[in-house]
Order: sequence, then C-alpha cells, then structure tokens
Amino acid sequence: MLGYNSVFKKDLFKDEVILVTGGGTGIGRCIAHELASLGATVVIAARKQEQLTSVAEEIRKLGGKCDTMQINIRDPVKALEMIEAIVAKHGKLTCLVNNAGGQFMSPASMLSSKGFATVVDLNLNGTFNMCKAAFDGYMGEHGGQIVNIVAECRNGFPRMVHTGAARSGIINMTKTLAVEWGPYNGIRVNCVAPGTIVSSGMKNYPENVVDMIATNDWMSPSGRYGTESEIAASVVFLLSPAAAYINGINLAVDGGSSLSKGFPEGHELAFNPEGSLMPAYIGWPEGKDNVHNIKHVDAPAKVNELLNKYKKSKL
Ligand SMILES: CCCCCCC/C=C/C(=O)SCCNC(=O)CCNC(=O)[C@H](O)C(C)(C)COP(=O)(O)OP(=O)(O)OC[C@H]1O[C@@H](n2cnc3c(N)ncnc32)[C@H](O)[C@@H]1OP(=O)(O)O
Ligand SMILES: NC(=O)C1=CN([C@@H]2O[C@H](COP(=O)(O)OP(=O)(O)OC[C@H]3O[C@@H](n4cnc5c(N)ncnc54)[C@H](OP(=O)(O)O)[C@@H]3O)[C@@H](O)[C@H]2O)C=CC1
Repeated sequence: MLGYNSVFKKDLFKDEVILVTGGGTGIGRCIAHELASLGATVVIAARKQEQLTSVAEEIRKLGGKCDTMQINIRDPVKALEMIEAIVAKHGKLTCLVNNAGGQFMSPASMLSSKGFATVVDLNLNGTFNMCKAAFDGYMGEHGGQIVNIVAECRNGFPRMVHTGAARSGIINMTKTLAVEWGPYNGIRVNCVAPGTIVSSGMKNYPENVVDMIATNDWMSPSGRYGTESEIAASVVFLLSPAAAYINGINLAVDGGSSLSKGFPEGHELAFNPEGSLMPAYIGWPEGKDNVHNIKHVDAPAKVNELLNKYKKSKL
C-alpha cells in the first residue's frame, strides 16, 4: 500500500494553533492538510503568497481552518513579527513545524563560500530564527511542541555539503533546545528526517537526477520511496500527546535507507564506491563555469508521473 489513511483521532488537535513553514507546497502542504483534518487551526507560511492562498482554499473547502502568512525565514525580525501576529489573531501558538528549507546540488569543489553560506542560512539559521521567535513570542511562557524537518545526514552525501552541514546543525540544535527549553512548561523539540520522498520539491532537481529517481524505485530497503503523507503522519505523532515523553530525538522516516549501505542484488554496480545513496552515473559537468548550466526542468513529466504513482489517498 503506497497511500496513507489517517489513523489519528479526528479532534486530536482541535484546540491547537499550529504553524507550518513551507506549507504552500509538497510535504508542508500535506502536513498542513493532515493537521487541519485533525481539527487544528493551521497557519501556513512561506515566501510565495499565491501558493499559500491556494492551499488555504483547498483546506477550507474541506472544512478545515487555515490562515496564511508571508515570510522569509532567513529574517529573524520578520519571524518574531509573524509569531506575534499569529498570537494576536488566534490567541496562541501551540505547535511549530519547521518544514521550509532546501538546497541546490553542487560538488563542494565547485561551490562558492556564498553558495555554502546561503544554504546554511536558509536551513540552519532559518530554523533557529523560527524556534527562537516561537519561544520569545509565545512558547517560553506557555509551552509548546516543535518539529524540525531535516534530512538524513549521518553519512556523507555527495553534492550536498552545505545542506548536510546545516541539517546536522539542526539536529544538534534540536537536542540542545530540548534540554534548555524542556523546563519551560514542557516544551518539546524533535526532528523528522525524511528519506527520499516523492514530492513537488523534486521539480527543483536537475533533470538527470529526476530521471535516476524515476527509474530506480528500489533505493531503500523498503523497495520504494516515501510519501508526503508518511512524513505528515510522523509529524502528527511527535506533536501529539502520544509523544509527550519524547524530546530531542531525530526520527528517520526513510524505509530503512539510512541503515543500508547495501542495495538489492543486481543494482550494486550503479552505486559509487563509497556506497553512498547517490549513484555514480549521475554525471556532473566538468568545470566551475558549468555549475549554473545544469538543465533544471520545470514541472517535468517524470516528477508528475511519480507524484501520481505515489498519490496520497487523502488529497
Ligand atoms: C545531507 C543530505 C541531504 C540530502 C537531501 C536529499 C533530499 C532532499 C530533498 C529536498 O530538499 S526537496 C526540496 C527541494 N527544494 C529545494 O531544494 C529548494 C530549491 N532551491 C532554492 O530555492 C535555492 O537554490 C536556494 C537554496 C533557496 C538558494 O536561492 P537564493 O536565491 O538564496 O540563492 P542565489 O542568490 O541564487 O545564490 C546564492 C549563492 O549560491 C550559489 N548557487 C545558487 N545556485 C547554485 C547552483 N545550482 N550551483 C552552485 N552554486 C549555486 C550562487 O552562485 C550564489 O553564490 P555566488 O555565485 O554569488 O558566489
Ligand atoms: N522531498 C524529499 O525527498 C525530502 C525533503 N526534505 C525536506 O523537507 C522539506 C520540504 O520539502 P519538499 O516539500 O519536498 O520541497 P519544496 O521545495 O516543495 O518545499 C520547500 C518549501 O520551503 C519554502 N521555503 C523555501 N525557502 C524559504 C524561505 N526562505 N522562507 C520561507 N519559506 C521558504 C518554499 O516556499 P516558498 O518558495 O514559497 O518560500 C517551499 O514551500 C524541505 O526542508 C526539504 O529539504 C528532506 C529530505 C527529503
């Protein structure tokens, strides 16, 4: 079964006001739908208002409560202003899901310091900005739950040096905040680390990476990729009272792929000698000047095919 039907109680979050960053697309959109279907007032926040408005309309049509806020999470001042606006309008902010993030692929040898800093700023600083704003603007006084979406980064991941460093930083920051903020009315801070998830985010990948993903469903021991709904379910669990004594963890939701360096028989040769998840046959143009000439595809047919194949049962 690839899809997912919610197993959670319909009114699980009926008194909650939950902020989901990056809620206008992909995994964030799915998390927002799931939380709203469980009774939460969901606030989705990102830079592109059009996407946010469209998701809010979808949720409201289904009977859910959804508000939108435009934000660049790299801006700590705007982050606090946003939290204050949410509290002023909705009376509280009980949970925060830091889902906004991303990167571009680049070999370290071709990456500028500015490129590295840009991705660290978005993912690590942006997540800190949101946690700090939530603490200062509401949770420090009233408590709350935070889930940070990261990526599996225990092992090296070629062409992802910037985001790997940032995500590792988030995981460590999460543990520290769990320890420091637990005493503030039981604030809990946890991470979810998705494996490869079929999401609209894949449209940002270079075409050859999309090709590789589309033709190799066997990249995890579970024999398939994950769905947005499966990430949403893990977030719901961590935000819920069922996880009341779970604090500071990083929950891998990856079908076991972070455990495996081996691959199904017959596929070993496709992988590079370090046993990394990134197949060796993804070529990269030689020379720094070519870095920006990678062919990025807009809404490639293959991503849409994959999205259909892994379609969530609920959306
Ligand atoms: C640890 C393992 C991690 C594994 C993760 C595996 C799976 C992950 C999946 C996903 O994350 S799905 C989500 C997909 N969505 C995205 O990734 C978002 C897409 N990316 C962006 O939106 C942008 O790239 C950005 C990260 C927000 C950066 O955009 P910004 O506009 O802020 O940067 P720029 O001003 O354009 O550039 C700043 C700096 O960075 C250099 N740079 C930009 N793109 C590239 C590139 N493709 N290759 C190399 N360098 C790049 C750019 O040149 C600038 O530096 P200088 O040239 O001025 O030195
Ligand atoms: N799909 C996958 O396989 C995996 C995804 N992840 C992570 O999960 C999260 C969601 O990914 P996914 O849904 O696939 O990808 P998307 O690219 O669809 O989602 C990224 C979201 O972040 C928002 N965002 C980006 N930069 C900013 C910013 N500066 N301020 C506010 N919002 C911002 C974007 O909205 P906007 O552009 O409007 O600001 C977008 O909604 C990301 O952190 C991603 O790295 C981790 C592992 C695997």
